[in-house]
Amino acid sequence: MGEILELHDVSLSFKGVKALNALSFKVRKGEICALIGPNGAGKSSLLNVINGVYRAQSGDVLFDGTRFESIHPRKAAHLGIGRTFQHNALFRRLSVQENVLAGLARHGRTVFLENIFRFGRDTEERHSFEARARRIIAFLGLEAHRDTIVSTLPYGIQKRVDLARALVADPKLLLLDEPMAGMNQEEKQEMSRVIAEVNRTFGTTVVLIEHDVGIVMGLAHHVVVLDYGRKVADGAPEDVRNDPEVIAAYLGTVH
Ligand SMILES: Nc1ncnc2c1ncn2[C@@H]1O[C@H](COP(=O)(O)OP(=O)(O)OP(=O)(O)O)[C@@H](O)[C@H]1O
Repeated sequence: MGEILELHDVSLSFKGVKALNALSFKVRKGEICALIGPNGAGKSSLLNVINGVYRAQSGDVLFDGTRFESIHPRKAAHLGIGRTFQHNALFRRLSVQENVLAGLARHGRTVFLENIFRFGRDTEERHSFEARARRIIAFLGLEAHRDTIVSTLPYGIQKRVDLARALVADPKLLLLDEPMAGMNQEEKQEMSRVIAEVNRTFGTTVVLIEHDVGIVMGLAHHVVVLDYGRKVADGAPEDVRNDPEVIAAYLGTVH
């Protein structure tokens, strides 16, 4: 299997602060790749470059063999890059089903509100979207919450709804920004199991940011460690765990 994502010498600065410093690495099709590193290391900035929220000042990003310079997040979604955010990007006053349908809004012929409020012009499309939403809701064990308003759900379940919203469009590459942030150990284990199952069942390549090194070591096939926008390690979890530079930069520090 080849690479789905390649970054070559990618740099990004904010008013002199180098968020990413000549960063290069590759993600293979079908793997779970974890990005770890201290606060401010550049992890979120990197996801933002990959899905077009930020534009790198130099370097190349190749997705599925195609180089892109400046890509609009909507185009990235169309090409097959799905994304969740550190702070849920959910519609708090809408139901789980409506939020999951929102994940398809960028992919349809009818507009988002028409899909949500069921007065779409394109009935066939609406039915197919609803069927996809139902499948993903069932897959992620959210059936009991389908019609529940998102803001009333526990945080751990909301994070799973956010995952469903990103997954419903069947992305080739799924970017997860701290999908387990704020969870207790049991919730983290459960989310970790769900991500592994998504990866196994759909073959979705996953790039995720996670601070809990124990969770990362159990879940990821590939770990990239960042510090001050630079890559300090890149390899299999067991190799990265024993790398002296990683221990100094990250694992040895209390986070
Ligand atoms: N929009 C922005 N404007 C200015 N500076 C920014 C912006 N986004 C990120 N930065 C800076 O870029 C650097 C990298 O930040 P980034 O959020 O990517 O790190 P991170 O590894 O995701 O951190 P965290 O673990 O805290 O989320 C930091 O110094 C941050 O202050």
